[in-house]
Amino acid sequence: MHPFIDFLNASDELAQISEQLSEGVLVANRQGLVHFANKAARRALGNDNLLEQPLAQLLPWLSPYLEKLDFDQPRPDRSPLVSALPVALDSEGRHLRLNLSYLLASNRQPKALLVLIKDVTLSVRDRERLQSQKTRLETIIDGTRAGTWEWNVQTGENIINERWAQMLGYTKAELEPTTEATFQSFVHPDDWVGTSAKVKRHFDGELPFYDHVCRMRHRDGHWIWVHDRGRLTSRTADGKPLWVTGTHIDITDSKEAEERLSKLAKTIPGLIYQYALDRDGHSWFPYASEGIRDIYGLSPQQVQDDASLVFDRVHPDDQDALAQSISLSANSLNKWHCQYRVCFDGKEQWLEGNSIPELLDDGTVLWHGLITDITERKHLEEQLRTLSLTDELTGLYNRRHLFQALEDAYQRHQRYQTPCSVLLIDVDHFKQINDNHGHHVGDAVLKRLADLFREKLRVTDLAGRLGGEEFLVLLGDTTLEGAKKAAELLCQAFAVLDLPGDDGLPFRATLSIGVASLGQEDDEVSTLVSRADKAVYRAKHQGRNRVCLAH
Ligand SMILES: Nc1nc2c(ncn2[C@@H]2O[C@H](COP(=O)(O)OP(=O)(O)OP(=O)(O)O)[C@@H](O)[C@H]2O)c(=O)[nH]1
Repeated sequence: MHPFIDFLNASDELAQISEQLSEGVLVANRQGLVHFANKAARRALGNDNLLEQPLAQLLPWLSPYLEKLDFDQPRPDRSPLVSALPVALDSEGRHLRLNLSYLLASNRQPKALLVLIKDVTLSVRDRERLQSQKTRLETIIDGTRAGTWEWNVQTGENIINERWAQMLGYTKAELEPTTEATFQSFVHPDDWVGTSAKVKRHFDGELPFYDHVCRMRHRDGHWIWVHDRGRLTSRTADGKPLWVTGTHIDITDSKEAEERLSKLAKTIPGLIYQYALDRDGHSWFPYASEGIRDIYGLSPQQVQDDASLVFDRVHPDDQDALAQSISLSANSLNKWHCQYRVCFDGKEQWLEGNSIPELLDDGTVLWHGLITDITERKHLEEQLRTLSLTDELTGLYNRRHLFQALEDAYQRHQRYQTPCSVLLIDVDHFKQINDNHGHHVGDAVLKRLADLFREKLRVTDLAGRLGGEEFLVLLGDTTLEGAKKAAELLCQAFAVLDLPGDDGLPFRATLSIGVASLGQEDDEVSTLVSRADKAVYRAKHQGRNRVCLAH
């Protein structure tokens, strides 16, 4: 007869059932010798021959309990002697949970020992894995310096980590028990409204999570900037929000840096920007400082997704050059530099741009740069240029520019034999005019003569003042004959002008003009001028108010 059946006085079926159990079953007699072992027990202990083996040897962890056994005391129940023993590690690295109890006879007298063996390796490993995941997550959270919180929307309970408290200058213990009210008490009242609104939109399903920046009061009294992010993780059975988990990250440093940068961008005259151009030719300004309002008359938002409005404002004559300079910089990745005009609100402005391109992974080119208004500088440059070319009193070209123009004409003549003539014009008795009417009237006469040139000469003719009361007119593409006619026209027209005298009475003056044409005898410009000068001298000599041709 099977020893187990002998012991239990039970049926053969019971033994068969026990063979099917996944839990190991061992039965031992008062001496601790095994009398029954089911299949699961034999497998758990890795031994097919357990019968008559001492329990203490098979399961040494039970020894302390086996030593204290007392079979003579009746027991009130079948409760185990040892339940859920500390998990034991066998040679294969498996974990077994042992449960030792008496088997009682009907008079409640212990008559044998029952050991239940459960292989808990899998659950132990699961626990270890969870623990290591938890440690890893904690390390990550610690690394991000994130304060974490779990909020029970229904009860208001709020579970925080140590960093959350530290961020505000406290320890976790100092703030516990924490609730939703604890959080609210730290948030700046002006920011609380925004935070609540975002949370509500998330709960209503409008936002996949909520994300907000708010100020929170530090223990020292100052405000820190916090990036608050959270997500609903569970709802009650009737669909109400239950648990929300999230993080609080102190972004005070980056917020302050951002504010410093934005202040800087506001104070720097001009537009600080990032301009992006993708492979398809679409362009936009990911960042534009407030200066864009002065530079292009647009807001940063208007160009955030599309830069076309900017290009619409570029002066039509400068659009091609601007587009070319951008594409050159995009292709070469060299610094972009350009001066161009923009027109808006009825005004025209000169701009100068400088920026450095950067090629992004997706092929987009991103420039970082500055555009400034150089209208004033351009006007000054223009004025300077004009000043360096003109005579201050009459506004005509000055001697330097005249000789430069003569030199150019001389070169053209040498090359293409283009005819070219000059008139050398001298006001007669000018000293007398000064003496009789005063220097200021003399000046007025010179200005009036300059006006006469503007009225009577062709636009292609170039009139200038050589100095004093001496003028030179360069007549491009004009023969000696043509030049003579022009000289006579001027001579006659000036002679009939009523010039305002100092005493209020008009007076008249005349001109002596020498005319010379570039010819083979002129091996340089000065020869031509010198010939014209001689002709003037002859005109003076012949009685003034006349035109003489050079030999
Ligand atoms: N008002 C005025 N006078 C000037 C200016 N530059 C030179 N003059 C004067 O022009 C006069 C030129 O006199 P002259 O060279 O003797 O010649 P002129 O009196 O015109 O006599 P002719 O040339 O022989 O007809 C001098 O008195 C100069 O001082 C000027 O910018 N303004």
